Amino acid sequence: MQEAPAATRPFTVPPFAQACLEAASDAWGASFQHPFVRALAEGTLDAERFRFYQMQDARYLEAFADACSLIATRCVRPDDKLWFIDAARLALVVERELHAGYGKKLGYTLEDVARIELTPNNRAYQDHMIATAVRGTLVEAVAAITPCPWLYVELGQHLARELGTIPDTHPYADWLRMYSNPEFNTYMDNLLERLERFAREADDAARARAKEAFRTSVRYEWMFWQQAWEQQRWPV
Ligand SMILES: Cc1ncc(CO)c(N)n1
Repeated sequence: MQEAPAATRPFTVPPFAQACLEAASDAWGASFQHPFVRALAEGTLDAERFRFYQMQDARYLEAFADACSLIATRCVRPDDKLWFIDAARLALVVERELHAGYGKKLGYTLEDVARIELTPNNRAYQDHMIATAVRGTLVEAVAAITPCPWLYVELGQHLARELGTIPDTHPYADWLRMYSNPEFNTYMDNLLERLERFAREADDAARARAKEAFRTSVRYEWMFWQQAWEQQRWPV
């Protein structure tokens, strides 16, 4: 399975994050190979699938922001609360920025996004993050939201390396540029430092559950590409 070698990561991966990644390595590598991701990078992805993805993703990011907000209430240190409040805010702001652009190009509005039905995979991923934020220990809650930014940042940087420069004519240039933006490296340092600290404060059982929650989210990340690729519908 293809995975960006650790040496090329421009942010620090502390031991617990490394253990999470190793526990999820097959599912992690699979996202890099998904036909949706390959077509997105090559610029051959059809607009209908991308539109489907973007609309589902806007709703996903609302749940990600909710999970971060819930995590903020569970942190003890004000600095940690602030960081997760900022992460929630960033998810909502980023969503609006990308959507202002792609909504205009692909012909959908924020009202359209609010009206779509969530796919089974999207709903399941959202419910996993929210349930873990509410019922899990703090390290578990953070582990469940970590693959979301981490996988996209690695994917963005990996694709940017592969493509060299991203030409303005690339249909998904904005998407590729956003996730390969080096500003995310600081974000990752901050997130993984917190994951590490919360892991150190937890017991073995909580750490094991956190690794499992991380792995589940990595699997759902692959399933998120898949639901967009097949334009998933409820079977009944
Ligand atoms: C499903 C999903 N995972 C991760 C990200 C990165 O923010 C995103 N936008 N959507």
